[in-house]
Amino acid sequence: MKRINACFNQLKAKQQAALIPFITAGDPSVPLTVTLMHTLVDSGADIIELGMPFSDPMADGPVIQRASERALAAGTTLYDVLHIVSTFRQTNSDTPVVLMGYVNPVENMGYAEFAKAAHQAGVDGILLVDLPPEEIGELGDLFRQHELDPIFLLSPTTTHERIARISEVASGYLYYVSLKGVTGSAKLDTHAVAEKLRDIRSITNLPIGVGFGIRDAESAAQIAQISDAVIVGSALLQQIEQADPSQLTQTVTTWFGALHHAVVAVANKN
Ligand SMILES: O=P(O)(O)OC[C@@H](O)[C@@H](O)c1c[nH]c2ccccc12
Repeated sequence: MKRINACFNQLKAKQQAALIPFITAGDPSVPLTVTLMHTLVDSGADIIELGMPFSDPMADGPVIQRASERALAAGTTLYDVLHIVSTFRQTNSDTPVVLMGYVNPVENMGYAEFAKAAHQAGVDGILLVDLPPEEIGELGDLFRQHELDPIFLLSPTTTHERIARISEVASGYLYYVSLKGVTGSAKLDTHAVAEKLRDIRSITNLPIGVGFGIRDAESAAQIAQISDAVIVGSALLQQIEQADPSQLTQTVTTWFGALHHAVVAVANKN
């Protein structure tokens, strides 16, 4: 079974939401990204979203933009991103890894080469922010051929008709963007999210992850109660950015561990 499906099946048996950290590959460095991935798994990450740094990340707020800039300044390429995943896979064969990013660098590498190399490295899913499902075309076939789940974004304004169309081409999970705007926003409205998720669930059986605006144990617990996965990006990157380099692992373990604890506590109450 594909890793993402296996992961959601296991968590479903425990009635527990997946906890998904987003980090940017190459920030603060290629080797430290591998270390961070293992640290996150050890502190409770169920799936890892790994950002492919890009110079013009239009969906991203300042925190993720800065992470992308640091990674690019350090010279991180798409080949490095794939190398990070294959290095991670040397000692972790279970935790799903989803690459997140923009079409341009992927197009530069070539779709066929990218799909093949991603699969070989041990990637499980791909989310390309600026690739609408209508335009996936040839890339969709390549993803299927190489067992890569195409993940797509849904937003508060996505219509029923479009949710249905996206569900047909997506696999793994759907990513519900909790609010209009860029990553790292602070205005999370759990009631509005819950209502929209009910709506989405009436259309598809795919697991639904929620991201944008989850920044602490409290908001993680709220979203864990109503979704299949809790996605945390900017708040985590802020911890990484501000950590004393010699304390990086400890800082992430403590901070992310608290979120994990909150998500598990909610599951045990069910
Ligand atoms: O940063 P936040 O508010 O915690 O949201 C997660 C988000 O950062 C991550 O999933 C992500 C990073 N870049 C993206 C681009 C589009 C959609 C989502 C993302």
